[in-house]
Amino acid sequence: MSSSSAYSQELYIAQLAVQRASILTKRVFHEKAKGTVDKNDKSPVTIGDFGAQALIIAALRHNFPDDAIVAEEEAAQLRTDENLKNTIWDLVRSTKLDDAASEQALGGAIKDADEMLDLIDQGNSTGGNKGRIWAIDPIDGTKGFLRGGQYAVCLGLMVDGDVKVGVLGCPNLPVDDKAPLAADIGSNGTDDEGHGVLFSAVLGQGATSRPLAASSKEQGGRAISMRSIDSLADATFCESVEAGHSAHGDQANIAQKLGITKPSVRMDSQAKYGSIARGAGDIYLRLPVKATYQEKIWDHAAGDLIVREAGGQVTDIHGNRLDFGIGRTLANNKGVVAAPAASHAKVLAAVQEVLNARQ
Ligand SMILES: Nc1ncnc2c1ncn2[C@@H]1O[C@H](COP(=O)(O)O)[C@@H](OP(=O)(O)O)[C@H]1O
Ligand SMILES: [Mg+2]
Ligand SMILES: [Mg+2]
Ligand SMILES: [Mg+2]
Repeated sequence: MSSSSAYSQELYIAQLAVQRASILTKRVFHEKAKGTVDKNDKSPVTIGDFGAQALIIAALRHNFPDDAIVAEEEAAQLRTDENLKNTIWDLVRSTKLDDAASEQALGGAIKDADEMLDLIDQGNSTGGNKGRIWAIDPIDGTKGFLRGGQYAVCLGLMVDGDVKVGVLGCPNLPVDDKAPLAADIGSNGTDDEGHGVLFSAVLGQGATSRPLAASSKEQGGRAISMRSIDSLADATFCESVEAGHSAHGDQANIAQKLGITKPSVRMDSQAKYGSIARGAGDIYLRLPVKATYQEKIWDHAAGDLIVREAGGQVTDIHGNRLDFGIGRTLANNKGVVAAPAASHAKVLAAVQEVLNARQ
């Protein structure tokens, strides 16, 4: 990609920032007891989540000081837990990109532990449809991360409510775009040889993948695209591992209506978006379990763009595009239906049949 393409600098920094944060998450998995602490919502939050968020925000602040940031985590808990703060600080200050120039491009090291806490808290923007806003999920699929399954480091840039740049680091997905999705991908992934992929997209410029471990100087990547499926019966569909995050029963009924016979592939995180974008799967269904749950923008911003740039369509269960411009949540949407553009209407029709029958 030429350096004069729109958003080339944002893409470059976002890729480096996600690569660096992924190094930290892998270190946490391999080196540290994966202690979890309860957040108000009871989801597991690890030192990896906080550390990765600090590193990504530091990179954004250095390069784009005026941009707003919406990030999942906040530092409040670290301010009252000296041990936890120090554990994270040890990791953060010692996690660097191998290439000195790339590390420099991200602004280098954070000054001290207090600056780290302040950086984490700079992800507190309320979002909206004005100006430049980054969305960060430092570890998406925390539960997958903890069990050695799929997780993703997610970063998206929205401008006036539209996602323009999306980057997903997936340390436990196969590098090979053509590797078929194994049914047990949600639980046995390890970030060993042959694993770790970085998905990227810029609006209007297509989607790419490249090894997450590629030298951080390397630009570009392989173009990826969704599979064109002649018959939906041959499709592979993905869904969350967590039964509380999407309605497995409804999704099985939808698959059956479409004539799909292969069992669903269950995996955590936006690795689902990346996987269908490169044709390793075809459809991602996320039907609401709880009617009141509002999806978070950081759980979808990068994946939505990567799938659409790879030839897919992404809507909610009512057929509306995801609206990233109204705040920290997708309050205008319910659920997610992602499929190859040419098949999306059929999939959506099956979704609506099943939902109507449920009432
Ligand atoms: N009731 C619910 N319905 C849908 N998504 C939920 C949910 N409760 C939590 N989540 C979100 O689901 C994300 C994981 O998605 P998936 O199930 O596809 O792996 C979590 O991200 P984190 O792991 O970053 O907290 C969390 O934000
Ligand atoms: Mg969470
Ligand atoms: Mg998430
Ligand atoms: Mg998260």
